[in-house]
Amino acid sequence: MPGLTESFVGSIDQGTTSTRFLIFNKDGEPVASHQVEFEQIYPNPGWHEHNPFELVSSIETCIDEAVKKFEELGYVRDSIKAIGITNQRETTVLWDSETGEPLHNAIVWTDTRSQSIVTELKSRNGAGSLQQICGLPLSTYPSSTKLLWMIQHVPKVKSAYEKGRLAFGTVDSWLVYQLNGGPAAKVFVSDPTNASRTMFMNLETLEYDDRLLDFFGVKGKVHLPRIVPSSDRKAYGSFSSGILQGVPIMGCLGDQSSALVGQKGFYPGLAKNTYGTGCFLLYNVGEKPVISKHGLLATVAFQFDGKPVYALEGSIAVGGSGIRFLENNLNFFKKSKEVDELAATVEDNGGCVFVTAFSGLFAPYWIDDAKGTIFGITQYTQKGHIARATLEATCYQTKAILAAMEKDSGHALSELAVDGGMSNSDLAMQTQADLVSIPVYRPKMRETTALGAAIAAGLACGLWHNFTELRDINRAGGAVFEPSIPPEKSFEMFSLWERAVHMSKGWVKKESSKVNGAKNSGKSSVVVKVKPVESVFGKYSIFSDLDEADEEDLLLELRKLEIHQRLKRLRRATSA
Ligand SMILES: Nc1ncnc2c1ncn2[C@@H]1O[C@H](COP(=O)(O)OP(=O)(O)O)[C@@H](O)[C@H]1O
Ligand SMILES: O=P(O)(O)OC[C@H](O)CO
Repeated sequence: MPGLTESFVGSIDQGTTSTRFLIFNKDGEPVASHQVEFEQIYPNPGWHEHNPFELVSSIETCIDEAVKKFEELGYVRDSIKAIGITNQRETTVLWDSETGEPLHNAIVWTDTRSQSIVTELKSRNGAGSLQQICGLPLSTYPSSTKLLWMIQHVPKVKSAYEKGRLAFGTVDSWLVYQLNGGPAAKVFVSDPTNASRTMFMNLETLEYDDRLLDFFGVKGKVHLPRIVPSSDRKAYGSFSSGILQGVPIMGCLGDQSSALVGQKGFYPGLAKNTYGTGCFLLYNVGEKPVISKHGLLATVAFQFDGKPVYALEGSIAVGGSGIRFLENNLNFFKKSKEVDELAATVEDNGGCVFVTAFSGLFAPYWIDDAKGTIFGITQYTQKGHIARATLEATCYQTKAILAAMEKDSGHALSELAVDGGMSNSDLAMQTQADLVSIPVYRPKMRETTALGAAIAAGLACGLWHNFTELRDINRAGGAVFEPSIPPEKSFEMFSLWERAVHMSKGWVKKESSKVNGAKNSGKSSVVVKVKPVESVFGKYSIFSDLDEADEEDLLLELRKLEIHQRLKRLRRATSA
């Protein structure tokens, strides 16, 4: 019979594809858990949404089921002292500040619909200095451009914005607001690790910065959550209903920061790489943010006792979602874990390189006009080669990120700690070790993201008191993958990858549209000045202010017209 005096903390892990709830004991072991997947909504190519209420109901289901299992083991509900929340970052939820009604589906971090807004913003004065303040470059990835897209395109959002009733939140804010009872309690907060993904927060002060809000045109016009520490006894309120009614929420961390905490990356020089839907390498840089010169992001790792700790981050948009693509879209296998078996049917990638740029390429490349491309396909290519190339894609990007991190920090990692769904693939982890030429360490208990939020809550409620006490948690029984190919071979493979990245550029035609324009109408705003001129081709309009892709289109049209004119002249000459 379990001891009745034992205390526990619960952890909600609201990820991109699934939600989990785990109950941890003081040794950091999960004693009960439950996980559910929820609907992924893809309304158009490049768009990705979640239903905000389904995110909340998935949590309620997980809590009910996990607590049931916990009680069946003989534990009592009251021994769960506090809850931590960790969540997919950047995903943006908008709701009515008075009623709590969501005004649109959540736009997920992978969504690229704000591309034309990004293009326009990049040409504005001040665009170049944003990263220095908030740590992120302008792209479709952070929340800011998703917010602008909804203000421009969703009438309900526009109306709430005009009436001063538009509440903006990342997933943590939405969940905390809802779990506290919504408009009745109005607990409207976010932690710095989540707020640092919006482009609205100043990395040094951990407050919203007027220069950033002004740049995006939202200063004073949108309700933003109050930024509070990641570990706090009061700020996050408590459950207003359900079987955990009254239990306080005391921890909150964006999932990648949470995984760093769960891997106990508390000190400068420690890092982790999480292979979930995407893949994210975070490197602890200590108490001062480091603004990358090599394509990485600066972000907050955690803020527990006043002083924040920062990280350099390498974000890869497609990690496990590449495996899901083989599973769901190409029907290569029924379950992700079968990818190793398929990949093992062949000896190597058979010359295939898969640039999995489904949402463009993130760090360290930041190529937004690439799309997923498989190079090197021949009659020889089998499914196994594509499976290997998919696993390798994330590993190559990790290698590129490590190189960038080394340049930014001046230090090389001696070992890479990993976690996340795709880290279950032995083949992927061996490939990773081979490509980065350092050992890859995979802990036995891989729910490190959930463990991080549990630690944030546990430090606040007194289950743990300091980092030293956490040292031995989840240390025994991990696996180490040692590099098994010579560095020259890894260099050769990587060179081919870099060539493929280069060749994948420019597939997407550039769009341009005014940020304040009514519709995302593709090229409508490209034609700015029209100068009719006489040319060898006849009387045509030349459009200035065109980008490269438009110029190519125009030249093609002009060539066609030239051929047409020549043909006409030829016909006239032969009939004369
Ligand atoms: N054994 C496996 N081999 C390869 N990929 C896997 C394996 N198990 C899970 N995955 C992939 O990991 C991802 C889920 O990981 P998870 O950490 O739960 O992500 P998230 O938190 O983003 O929802 C999925 O994309 C899935 O395809
Ligand atoms: O769902 P994951 O684990 O891929 O994490 C999503 C990230 O937080 C996006 O930045």
